[in-house]
Amino acid sequence: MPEMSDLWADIQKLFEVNYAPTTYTTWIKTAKPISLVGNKLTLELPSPLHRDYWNHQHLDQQLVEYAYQTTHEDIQPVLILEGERQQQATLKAKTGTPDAIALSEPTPTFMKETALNPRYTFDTFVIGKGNQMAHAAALVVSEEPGEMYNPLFFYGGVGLGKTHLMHAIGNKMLEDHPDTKIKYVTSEAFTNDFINAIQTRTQEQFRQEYRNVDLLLVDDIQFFANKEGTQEEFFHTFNALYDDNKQIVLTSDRLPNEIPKLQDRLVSRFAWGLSVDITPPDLETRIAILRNKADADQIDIPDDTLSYIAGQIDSNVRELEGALARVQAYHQLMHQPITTDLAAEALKSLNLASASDAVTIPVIQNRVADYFHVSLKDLKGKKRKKVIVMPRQIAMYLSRELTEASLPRIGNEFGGKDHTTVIHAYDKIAASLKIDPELQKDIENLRDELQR
Ligand SMILES: Nc1ncnc2c1ncn2[C@@H]1O[C@H](COP(=O)(O)OP(=O)(O)OP(=O)(O)O)[C@@H](O)[C@H]1O
Repeated sequence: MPEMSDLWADIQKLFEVNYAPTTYTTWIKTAKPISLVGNKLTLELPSPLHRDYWNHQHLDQQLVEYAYQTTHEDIQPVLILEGERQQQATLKAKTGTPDAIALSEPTPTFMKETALNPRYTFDTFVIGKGNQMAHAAALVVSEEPGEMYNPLFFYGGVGLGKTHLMHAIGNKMLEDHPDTKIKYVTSEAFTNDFINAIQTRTQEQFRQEYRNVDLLLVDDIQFFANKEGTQEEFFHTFNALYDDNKQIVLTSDRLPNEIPKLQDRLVSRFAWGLSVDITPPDLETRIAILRNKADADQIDIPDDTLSYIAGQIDSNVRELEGALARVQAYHQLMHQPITTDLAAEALKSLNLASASDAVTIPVIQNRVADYFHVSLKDLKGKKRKKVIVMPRQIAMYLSRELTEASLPRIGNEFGGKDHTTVIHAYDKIAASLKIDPELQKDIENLRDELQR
């Protein structure tokens, strides 16, 4: 196991080169490593907002990935807030079980406050072809919560504005009726709160907190996959709110019936309301989003440069915003006005493969299943027969080699497996590759097919 300070320095470096400078300075550099016990790296964050950001942007998963890149060890982050260190020590002393807290990672305290982002409003949301239905539904729900579409379910790829719209509903309701009670959580925060409630025997308080609201917003519910107990609890939360005509809004990166091991009764309840997908914005919408953002941040940037940036990033609004931040940072660093040439220079180092060219995990799964004549179901399933296990591990290996997906995400795409399974598969194939010419040939063929 490496020294904590070396490990953290290496991880930080990877964040620094891969994230926008403002993101790095605001959210990552401010984290303080506290301890490395076994494989648990405890980081102290300055505020609940920071922890929400870490959770929501999946920085914790990214950390697992970076730690693995540098150490080949499975390091797990535990995120705590400044005040919690004391509390953690007291609890450990009381229970005498040093792992009692670690179990509840990444949020060891009960009921974290999750505020709405005031920037995520309807006013700052640019409407385009890919999101107009979602926008319209969100507006209706904010005006008549609990009436028309309950629950309202947004699904679609990452960084396309699902969270933004969800917060916009909350912000609008608060603006119209300031005493509205709103709770926003990610599904992971819900899970953590629930686990903490069990550990600290405060289930009743947990229920009060979640059921005594006018609007419940739960983000990224695909992470309920495989979490039986949490799903059970959420089912009751859902029913209580629904029966009381309280509005529920959910988001996910896919449809409920595509979430691995999501109980049928939840899938059917989620279908009671309205499900709307959000698709990537077209060029005009991307330009409009950039113009809005540049104006809001008072960045002086010509139209043709905005069109250029919008032409480079065509899949994801978060990346689009990241590209603009990068151009601005470059402009400040170089002390030169923003032009298309400067933007091209700033974005040069980004890997700008467009989404349509990029190899995705489902594409890899399909190819590998075909190649080895196994069904996609078996490839993602649990059967332990060698004729299936080998292709499965190869598909995981290629997913890690050829996509940017984090280990937990890969695990999720393979029927909700743990990221340690992915690590194991990767190591296994990497080791066999050194000695097995047949495997080398298979991987080479598959790589060729996938990257053609
Ligand atoms: N139509 C839009 N107009 C203005 N800003 C947008 C729009 N769509 C997305 N954004 C911005 O893009 C960023 C990413 O959006 P958001 O976090 O809502 O994505 P998401 O779909 O929830 O992604 P994830 O699945 O990763 O949670 C946010 O800063 C958001 O404000």
